[in-house]
Amino acid sequence: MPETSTADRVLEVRDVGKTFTVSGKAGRKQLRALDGIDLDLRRGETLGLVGESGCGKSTLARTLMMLERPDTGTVRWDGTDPYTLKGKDLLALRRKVQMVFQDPYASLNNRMSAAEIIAEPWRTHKDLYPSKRDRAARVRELLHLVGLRPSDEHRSPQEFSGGQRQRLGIARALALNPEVIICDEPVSALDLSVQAQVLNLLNELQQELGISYIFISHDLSVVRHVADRVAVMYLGRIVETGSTESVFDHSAHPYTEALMSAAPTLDAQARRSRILLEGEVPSPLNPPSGCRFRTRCAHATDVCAGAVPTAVSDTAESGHVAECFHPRGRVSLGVPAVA
Ligand SMILES: Nc1ncnc2c1ncn2[C@@H]1O[C@H](COP(=O)(O)OP(=O)(O)OP(=O)(O)O)[C@@H](O)[C@H]1O
Repeated sequence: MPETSTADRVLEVRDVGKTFTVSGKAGRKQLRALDGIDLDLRRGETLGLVGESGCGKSTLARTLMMLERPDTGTVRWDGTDPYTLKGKDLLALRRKVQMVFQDPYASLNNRMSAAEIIAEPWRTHKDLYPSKRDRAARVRELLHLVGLRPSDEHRSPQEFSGGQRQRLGIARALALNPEVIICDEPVSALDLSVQAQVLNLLNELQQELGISYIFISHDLSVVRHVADRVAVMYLGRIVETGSTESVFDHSAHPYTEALMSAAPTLDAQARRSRILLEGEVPSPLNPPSGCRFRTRCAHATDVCAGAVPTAVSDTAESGHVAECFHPRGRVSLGVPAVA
């Protein structure tokens, strides 16, 4: 990974694991939803998080939001582990990270007005805008910032279009002046033309406010468009990270390679070279030993069953890292990544 100082990183995740106990016919079992997650988020960047359904994206988002406590490893916001804080200090840290959800129809309460929805977080964070006048003024500012009209404050979400609802969801996320917004599939419920408008808004807000985004999406074309860097998840682990260009154009992990090759394209040559992944994603209740991808990997050898691959990087400068014993492309010429 390229050298960045701690001050450049708003978030540092090290070796984070999360296990759920699930009950079934065969009794209680341990489901390892996250395993050894390492992740950095730099100030002002957009990090795309991609992976198939069930790979742990939402659990990671909930862990970063401090809604789930990791059972191993640490999450540090601006260098601080939230679990060392209490009271006001913890509340102040919680403000740093907010979330925009996938479904703007389900995530906003129709019984509340737009103004009430935006102001709701201030009921917990009372010190932020203590006077009623300040709160009213800030609601109107936020509506303006996300491209809604001040007069929209009295309307309820059901009176808005899908795109307007998502704008309202973004205004609510901005109410606590966060440093980071986790966007969980923020445009996948919207029409294509509206998607572009919402993505443009997120980009403008980033330019204006310096916010960092973690952008979770299964839509690789959207991720390629918005993300500065990409992290690829498979069965609870991050198997590849790097700049968007490097990960898309020089995929190193066979899983990433297959994922990228399966993305819809008009290019006939690219269509012909699609890599079809055999079999289903294994259950996280019973993941394969060693490399979790090995059961579906065309390049797997005995070594892949024996140990979790160590991360390799193409060069220290580019920060393109993959966890694989047989990396492809430029990373195959690389060196062990420094943790
Ligand atoms: N509270 C929970 N209790 C038990 N298992 C859980 C819990 N939350 C998530 N899981 C399991 O953890 C694994 C990862 O789930 P998660 O929802 O994080 O994946 P995801 O990548 O976000 O999927 P999707 O894109 O479908 O939302 C899944 O096997 C899921 O069933």
